[in-house]
Amino acid sequence: MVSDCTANSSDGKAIRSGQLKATMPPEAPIVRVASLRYAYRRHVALHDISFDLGPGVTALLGPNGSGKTTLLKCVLGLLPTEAGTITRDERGRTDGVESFGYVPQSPELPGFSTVHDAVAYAGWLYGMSPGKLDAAAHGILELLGLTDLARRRIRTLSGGQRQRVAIAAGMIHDPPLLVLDEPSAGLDPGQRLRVREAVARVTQARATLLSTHLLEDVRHVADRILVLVNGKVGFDGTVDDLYRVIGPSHTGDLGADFEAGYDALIRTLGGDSE
Ligand SMILES: Nc1ncnc2c1ncn2[C@@H]1O[C@H](COP(=O)(O)OP(=O)(O)OP(=O)(O)O)[C@@H](O)[C@H]1O
Repeated sequence: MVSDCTANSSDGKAIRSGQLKATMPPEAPIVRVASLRYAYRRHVALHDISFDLGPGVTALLGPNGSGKTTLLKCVLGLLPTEAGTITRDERGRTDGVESFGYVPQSPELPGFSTVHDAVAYAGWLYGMSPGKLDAAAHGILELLGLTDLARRRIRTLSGGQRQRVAIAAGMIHDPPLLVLDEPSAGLDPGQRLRVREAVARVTQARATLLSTHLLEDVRHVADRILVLVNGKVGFDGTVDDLYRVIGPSHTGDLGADFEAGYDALIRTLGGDSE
């Protein structure tokens, strides 16, 4: 299925060019969110949110307070759906193993444990059978280029190494849905690059929802961008779609253009760019 790239201004009118096409969502979504609404008592945090997630990286962007964390929690089933539905395709999972992996912004890994054991333990928490943990831990550490760290204690790792271990722990059970909440926050540029490479390496066949404030990460790893503003989806399209929305102001500096385009988009949508 091919869908229109959409951007809605604060008064609900489409603001994007008429011919834009995004390649997402694919035919068989791994997650389908339909007419989702969520309120904290009388404060409505999410209004009528609908989108499909298929394989690839979807970046979730938006100003502070726009509803990103609330949406992640709803998708993971950590908050109840108040109105609307969230359907997760379990992709054949009947063995009690969780169909999602979650890497929180500040993952808590046991400092005394080795990297291998911490990742294997996460697999056990996700419901994997004990007999599979060792091989799965070796496999995911190898995939993420972390084999050399396998015997190191977590407490001896740098922030970037720890974050990559957290990604390994979040997906040792090979979930069809991976949710990453600001995985590069607080890291230096070199560490961010390694984390970005890790994200790019593991996301081919699964739906990855990446909440981030770092436009650099979005530009490099995202297949699709969802922008939340005031609890509503304001933009849904590809990175290229966003460049096309920028239009004639395109200067040729992709990084600067992307930031400028995003800021302009947020202002048009009625939010405060950060
Ligand atoms: N437990 C809560 N009780 C009441 N209101 C809440 C609660 N958690 C969040 N909110 C409100 O819901 C709205 C969405 O918050 P949310 O944390 O989802 O935004 P966010 O986009 O993740 O923000 P940030 O980028 O700052 O992390 C905000 O107005 C926030 O103040």
